[in-house]
Amino acid sequence: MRTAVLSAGSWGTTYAMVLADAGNDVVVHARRPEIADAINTRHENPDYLPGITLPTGLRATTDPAAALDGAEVVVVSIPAQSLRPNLAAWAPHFGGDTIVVSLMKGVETTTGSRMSEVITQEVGLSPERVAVLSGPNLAREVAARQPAASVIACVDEKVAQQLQEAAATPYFRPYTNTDVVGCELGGAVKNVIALAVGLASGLGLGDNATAVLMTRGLAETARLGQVLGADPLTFSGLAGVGDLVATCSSPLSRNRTFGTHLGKGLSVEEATAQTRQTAEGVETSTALLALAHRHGVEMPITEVVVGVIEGKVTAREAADLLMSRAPKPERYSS
Ligand SMILES: NC(=O)C1=CN([C@@H]2O[C@H](COP(=O)(O)OP(=O)(O)OC[C@H]3O[C@@H](n4cnc5c(N)ncnc54)[C@H](O)[C@@H]3O)[C@@H](O)[C@H]2O)C=CC1
Ligand SMILES: O=C(CO)COP(=O)(O)O
Repeated sequence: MRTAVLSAGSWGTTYAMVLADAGNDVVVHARRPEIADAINTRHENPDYLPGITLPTGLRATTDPAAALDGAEVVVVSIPAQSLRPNLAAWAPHFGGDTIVVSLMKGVETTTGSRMSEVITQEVGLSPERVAVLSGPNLAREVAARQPAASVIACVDEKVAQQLQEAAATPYFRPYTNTDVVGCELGGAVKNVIALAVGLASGLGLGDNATAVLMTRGLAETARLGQVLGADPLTFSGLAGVGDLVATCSSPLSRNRTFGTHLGKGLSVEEATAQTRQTAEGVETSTALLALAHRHGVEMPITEVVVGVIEGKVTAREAADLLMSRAPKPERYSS
């Protein structure tokens, strides 16, 4: 399939590589000419994936219209908060029958919209033409062509199957799902939980604390998901617990690393400078907390993460706040 990938960051370039390896005709949009040039001539993206050899057939351009020209599938992978303004500029170049796939794991802070919602609104597509890819997919490992699996979700199962076929390679195994809400929320909330795990590790806390944060993090993901219409079973799949485990356990995770910096006492600005790449959970935590408040859902881990990011509590105080909450049965809904 003729596919456009917007843009050439870590995950966009990696997924473009997967699609090219799977036999698609792929054009990547890079903002910087030197990145487009490196992809076209040296078959690498030295800024985001140093040392990875990209397929020779993978092409790049700095012109979004050229990338989108004739594209049957458009894959979008930019920071969540920049999606709406970018789509406003790109949408006129989308074809009428285009399928759009979101790789993004964030929620818009100004509206609480999921990425697929922003896409349907800005591109004027029906939800049947919008899919999301989510799962335990640390870009660096996928780029090294290490085995990984993921979930492609679309309310139209046939579209999900089409995209599944187009992305399958010996090292990348996509599953399908029709629960777009659950898959997107799983990806967005696990970034916030990974920040919390990072905070704990920065404080020097151990594996018990990590396990508590991951497990109770999944509980608060499921509580929010339930009120937003997700299938609770999605959270026990790759886009739920799968991604939570990968992100919270891996030093490759930008969100976990960002949290570790904060836990060690760095400011948000200092942690941002050190991380360089996108740590979606930082801004998405605020959006998720607002959604939780709007729907009367308790998300205590998300709440303390927002507190630390906003400088209202220290990492140590956040840990104390979580440990001093009122006793509860393990299973409860708010
Ligand atoms: N890196 C990973 O392992 C994975 C990342 N994701 C998700 O993919 C999305 C993109 O993340 P990455 O590619 O990792 O980030 P990145 O930081 O590596 O790349 C971001 C890309 O977006 C571009 N960009 C930055 N600001 C922009 C703006 N204002 N307008 C247009 N383009 C802009 C950058 O030039 C770069 O090409 C995020 O939502 C992330 O959660 C999902 C799965 C895996
Ligand atoms: O989403 C990811 C793995 O599935 C990547 O996580 P980070 O954005 O924290 O690196």
